[in-house]
Amino acid sequence: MSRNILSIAGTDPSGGAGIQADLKTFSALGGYGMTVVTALVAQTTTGVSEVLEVPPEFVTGQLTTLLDDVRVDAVKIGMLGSTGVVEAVARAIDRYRLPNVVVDPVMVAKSGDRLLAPEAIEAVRSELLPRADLVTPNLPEAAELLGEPPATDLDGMRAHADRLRKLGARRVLLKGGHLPGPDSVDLLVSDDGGTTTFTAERVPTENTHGTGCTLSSAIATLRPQRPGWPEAVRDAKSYITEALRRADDLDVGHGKGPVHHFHAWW
Ligand SMILES: Nc1ncnc2c1ncn2[C@@H]1O[C@H](COP(=O)(O)OP(=O)(O)O)[C@@H](O)[C@H]1O
Ligand SMILES: Cc1ncc(COP(=O)(O)O)c(N)n1
Repeated sequence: MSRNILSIAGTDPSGGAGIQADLKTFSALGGYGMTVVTALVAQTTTGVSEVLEVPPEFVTGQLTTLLDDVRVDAVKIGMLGSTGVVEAVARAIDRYRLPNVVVDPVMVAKSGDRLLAPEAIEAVRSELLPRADLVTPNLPEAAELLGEPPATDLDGMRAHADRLRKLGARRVLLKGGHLPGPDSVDLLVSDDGGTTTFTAERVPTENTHGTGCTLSSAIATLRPQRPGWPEAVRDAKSYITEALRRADDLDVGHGKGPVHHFHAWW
């Protein structure tokens, strides 16, 4: 039986981030990929030039058309753009009782361009976090959601992850990719409050476009294929690390290039 994985996110014509990265990840890890588009983004490795938001009613239209027909085994939620789209997605999670909901609270692209309206942060906090089985912020996103400065070490990361759980997320994976150091360390706080760290060597590459999209999509794809969330996160972390190691084999654009998706060995 297929593992049907849904991405609800924005686009990236250069194929490195957003819906395009999500689909590549789903396929690489044995999922059957499906998409609901929230925004058309004119972007590439050097930045974002334009965004065309999909009206919330049409996001709902895509979701109901799809979900009235197809069983979904896990969902990855990425760029949502506006409050109205956040609310439309929250309603669909409830109406269809969507399982294994992974929320990547995308706010800015690697180029610094905003992908979520500042006034929509409150809706992500109040409407989406309580519906997330796992939320995967990077350090600046966690800080924005909490209204605090970004964590600067592992103790600070633990405090932020705990506070995000108090806002309603069942589990939090706080990504430490933005901290300096020889390793790239992510911290998972599980639904029982237990913590697990996932450590990988820091890959010396500038080609990090789409790392967050890839990691959250890999977790969503692997969760139905693994006994629990920690196992899914562990193998997703291996996948993103290897995709980063292979990134310099690609020759895509003049800015921060994409990671290199590959058919995984599992
Ligand atoms: N240079 C790197 N080497 C190894 N892992 C990295 C590197 N940069 C990011 N990662 C990992 O990629 C994933 C995405 O992290 P991050 O870059 O923090 O998120 P985002 O793309 O949302 O900003 C995390 O697992 C992080 O630890
Ligand atoms: C449509 C879209 N969604 C998300 C990101 C962030 O990508 P990342 O943080 O993984 O580099 C992006 N650049 N574009």
